[in-house]
Amino acid sequence: MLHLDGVSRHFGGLPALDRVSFAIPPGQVTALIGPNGAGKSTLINCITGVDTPTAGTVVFQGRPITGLPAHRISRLGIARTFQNLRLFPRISVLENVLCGLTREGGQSMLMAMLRLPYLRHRERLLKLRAMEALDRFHLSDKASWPAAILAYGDKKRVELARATVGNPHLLLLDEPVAGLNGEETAAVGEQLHRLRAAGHTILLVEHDMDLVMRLADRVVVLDSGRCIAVGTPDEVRSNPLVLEAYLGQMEATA
Ligand SMILES: Nc1ncnc2c1ncn2[C@@H]1O[C@H](COP(=O)(O)OP(=O)(O)OP(=O)(O)O)[C@@H](O)[C@H]1O
Repeated sequence: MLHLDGVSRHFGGLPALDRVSFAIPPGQVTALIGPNGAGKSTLINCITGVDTPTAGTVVFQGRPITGLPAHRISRLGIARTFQNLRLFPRISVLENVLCGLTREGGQSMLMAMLRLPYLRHRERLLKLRAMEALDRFHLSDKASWPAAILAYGDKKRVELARATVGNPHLLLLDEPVAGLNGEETAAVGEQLHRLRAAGHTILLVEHDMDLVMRLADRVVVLDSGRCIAVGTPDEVRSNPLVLEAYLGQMEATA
């Protein structure tokens, strides 16, 4: 599905990513873990076109996408959530989710102004799909609320609804349960299990190890921008390099 080959990203000479290579197979959950500052968000940004690698290539479904702008990469069917929420605060929850369908709503300004009957029909269908996505995340009763007034946990779920509504080929989730309480984490975890069962291809960046170990088919570990391990959750859990990387972080913060 997605291949990274020698991807590097330097900031002012310092490597946030250092020749990272791994593949994301279709229909699986690949978790990307690592201590704070390991380069996980930078890697997601380099895949989605928010940032550009200094070196290396990103190939999606056989097509090089390195350096393409974010909107073109999104149109190819790669969707993401953001670690720091990126909802439009003043528009409704439903409209926020509709933004996840822009790749299918393509229409010229003139056609939109004419509001041809078939466009109205299409708009109704898109709204229906957005409502279904909200329903999956138990948010349909808040569809007309402005996004700004939602509780944090609800905002996280709106991001997930927006990222999944277009049935992307690849879904990148940047810390989907960060900041959620136990009950909310369990609810989102359950949703992610359902997405996995439905055959979605997911790259999951997450610090919640319980969630990662239960959900992931494979785990990729980054440390200081380098890929130090790839394997099943059990293999990674007992890998001395991984234990050392996390121990190093604990010592640094002690
Ligand atoms: N725009 C930037 N300019 C300079 N340095 C940056 C920039 N973005 C990231 N970095 C640095 O790159 C390194 C990797 O950061 P990144 O946010 O990708 O790590 P992370 O693994 O996602 O961390 P966390 O788990 O804390 O979110 C860090 O040292 C960070 O300070």
